[in-house]
Amino acid sequence: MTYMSGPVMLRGRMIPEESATANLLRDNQPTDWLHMDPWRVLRIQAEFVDGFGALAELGPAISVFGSARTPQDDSAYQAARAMGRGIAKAGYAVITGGGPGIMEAANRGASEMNGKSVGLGIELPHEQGLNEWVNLGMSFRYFFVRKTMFMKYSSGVIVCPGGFGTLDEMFELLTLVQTHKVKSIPIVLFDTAYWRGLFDWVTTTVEARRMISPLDPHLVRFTDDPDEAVRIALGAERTDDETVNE
Ligand SMILES: C/C(=C\CNc1ncnc2c1ncn2[C@@H]1O[C@H](COP(=O)(O)O)[C@@H](O)[C@H]1O)CO
Repeated sequence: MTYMSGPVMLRGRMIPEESATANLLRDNQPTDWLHMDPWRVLRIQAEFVDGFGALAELGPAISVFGSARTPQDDSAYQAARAMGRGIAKAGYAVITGGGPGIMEAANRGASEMNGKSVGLGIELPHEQGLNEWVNLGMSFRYFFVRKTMFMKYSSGVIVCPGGFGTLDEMFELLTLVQTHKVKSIPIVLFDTAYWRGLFDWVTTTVEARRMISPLDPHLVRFTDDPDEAVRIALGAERTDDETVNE
């Protein structure tokens, strides 16, 4: 008898007792592979495939980063909502982390203008799910896959006040641009008083100690005006005012 296993031919004692199909369908097998890296790689791959599939036809988009903790009566919430409206009015999708606070505000503004309101959520313990203003959402298991989606599909980014999550997203973007891994896109820091101290430190202490190459002065723009933030993020405005090296 001849047994073909793909291109491999087997005869006699080399013929396996169980076929590949029988092996596949056999139950009560060990399940430790579920927690091993090769299986994780497939899950990661599937998350990339789902993300690219969901967003490939989104069209132009601006990401808004910012705190998950900003309450609705905070002026920053109202500003992010206005920015969401402005971005949608310009025909761009708004992409956020899909959570509460600034994310909700930006999604809310976009949704109120009947625009595309994208939420790229992250699976977290005690997570509340995507906010109610998202009309295209996906939840990610892996932060790095999710961050790839923000970077791949945004033609501009507005960073509102926030904590470690926001700082992580902003510095990831700055690192990619500064190392020329992605082309420079408008990066707007909304709320001058909140961000100025950090960037003063970057452009004095960090640069003076030669921990980074001098920051491209065009890399980030500061503003306190939501409309201006939108205009800059859309690439509609580019002046040398308010740059980090001032
Ligand atoms: C903390 C709470 C909910 C967290 N839910 C989140 N859902 C989606 N995205 C999130 C969430 N928390 C953080 N992010 C991402 O980081 C940025 C905000 O982080 P920060 O530390 O609050 O600045 C934001 O841009 C998201 O992409 C319940 O209140």
